[in-house]
Amino acid sequence: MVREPSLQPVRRTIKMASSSYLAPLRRFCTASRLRSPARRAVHTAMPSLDISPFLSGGSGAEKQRCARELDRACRSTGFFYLDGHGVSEHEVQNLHRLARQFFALPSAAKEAIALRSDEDFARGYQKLGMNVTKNEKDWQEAIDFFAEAPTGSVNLSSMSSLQGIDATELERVQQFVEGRNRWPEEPADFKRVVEAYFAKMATVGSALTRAMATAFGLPENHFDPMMNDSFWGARIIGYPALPVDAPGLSCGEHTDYGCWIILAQDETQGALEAKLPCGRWEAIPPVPGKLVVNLGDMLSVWTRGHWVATEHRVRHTSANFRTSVVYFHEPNFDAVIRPLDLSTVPRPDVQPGSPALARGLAGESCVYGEHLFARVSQNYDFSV
Ligand SMILES: O=C(O)CCC(=O)C(=O)O
Ligand SMILES: [Fe+2]
Repeated sequence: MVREPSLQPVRRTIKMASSSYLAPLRRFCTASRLRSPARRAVHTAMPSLDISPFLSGGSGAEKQRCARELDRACRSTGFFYLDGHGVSEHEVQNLHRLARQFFALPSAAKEAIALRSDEDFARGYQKLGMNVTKNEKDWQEAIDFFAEAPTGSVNLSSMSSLQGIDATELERVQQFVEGRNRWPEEPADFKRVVEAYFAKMATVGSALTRAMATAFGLPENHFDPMMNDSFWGARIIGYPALPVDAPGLSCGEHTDYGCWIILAQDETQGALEAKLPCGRWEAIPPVPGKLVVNLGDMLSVWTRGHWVATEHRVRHTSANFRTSVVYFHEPNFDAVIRPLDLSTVPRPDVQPGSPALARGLAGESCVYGEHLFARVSQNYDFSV
C-alpha cells in the first residue's frame, strides 16, 4: 500500500518558522559580524553539510541529523558548503583545467559551438558580453548546457501561460526543451569528463532532494514525481578580471531558478558573494574538498520563502582568469510546483521575479518550465 505523505511535520516545521523566521536570520547576521576579519579570510560564516547519509546509505538517525542541518542552513543563509558529495579534489581540478584549456582556445574554435538565436538559443558557447543579468552585460564567457528532452516527451499543454501564446513562441519553447548540447572537440576529453561530473551532480541533487523530504517529515521519495526527469542545467564559466569601468559585474545579482545549485569554484578568492538576510554581501571563498550549494526559486515556492533562494553575484577583480562549474538540479520541465503547506504565511520579502513564480508564492500552481523559460529568455544579448 502506498502511504499518503503526512503533512503534519511539514506544517509544524514551517509554521514555527513563519512566526519567527527572522530570528535565526538575525542571529546569523550578528554572529558573522562578530567574527574577526582574520577568521573570515581563512574560513567562512556559511554552514557546512555532510550529505553522505543520503548518498551512501546512512542510518535513519544519521539521515535525520543531516535533514535537520539542511533545514537550518536553508532557512538561514540559503547557501552552504557541501561535504560527502563523492567528488574528489582531483576531479574538480581536472574540470577547471579543461575549462581553462577550452577558454584559452582561439575564438573561432569556441565560436564553432556558439549558442545560436536561430536554434534553441540556450545551449552552447557565449562570448564575453553575451550573458546578461537584469539588462547589464556580465563580464564572463561560458558554455551553457541543459537536459535534452526527447521529442514529444514534455507536456507543454500543462503550462498555463502557454495557452494564449502564438505558434512562433510555442515553437521556441519546444526548441528550447528539445535542443541538443553543443560540445567542443577540444580539449579531447572535455565531453567525457564533464558528462561524468554532471552525472555525479545529478545523484548529489537527488540526495539533497531526499534530505529535503525527510526535513519536512515526508517519505524520501515524495518529490520524485516532480524531479524524476530533471530538466537540469549547467554552466561552465570563464571570468577575465572585471575592468574597473565595466558597467555590470562578472555575474550580476540574481537568484537561480530551480532547486539546488551545486558550484565547483576554482581557487580564486573573494569573487562569489551572497547577500545575507541582513543585507550585507558575504564572500563565499572556495574551500578545498567542499562544493558550494545554493537554493533556487522553486524551493522558495515549496516553502513559501522560508527556505531562502539567496541573491548572489560574482565580482572577480583579481588578475587571474577564474573558472566556475555550476550545476543546476531542477524539477521536471512540466512539474507543477505548489507550496507544501498553504496555511503557512508567505515570507513577505521574497521577490517574485516572474509571473509564474508570483503565482507559486501566492499558492497557485507554478509550472517550473514557465518560470525557467521566462528567466532564460532574458539572459542573452545576441547583438554582441
Ligand atoms: O561563478 C560562480 O561561482 C556563480 C555563477 C552563478 O551564480 C550562476 O551562473 O548562476
Ligand atoms: Fe547563480
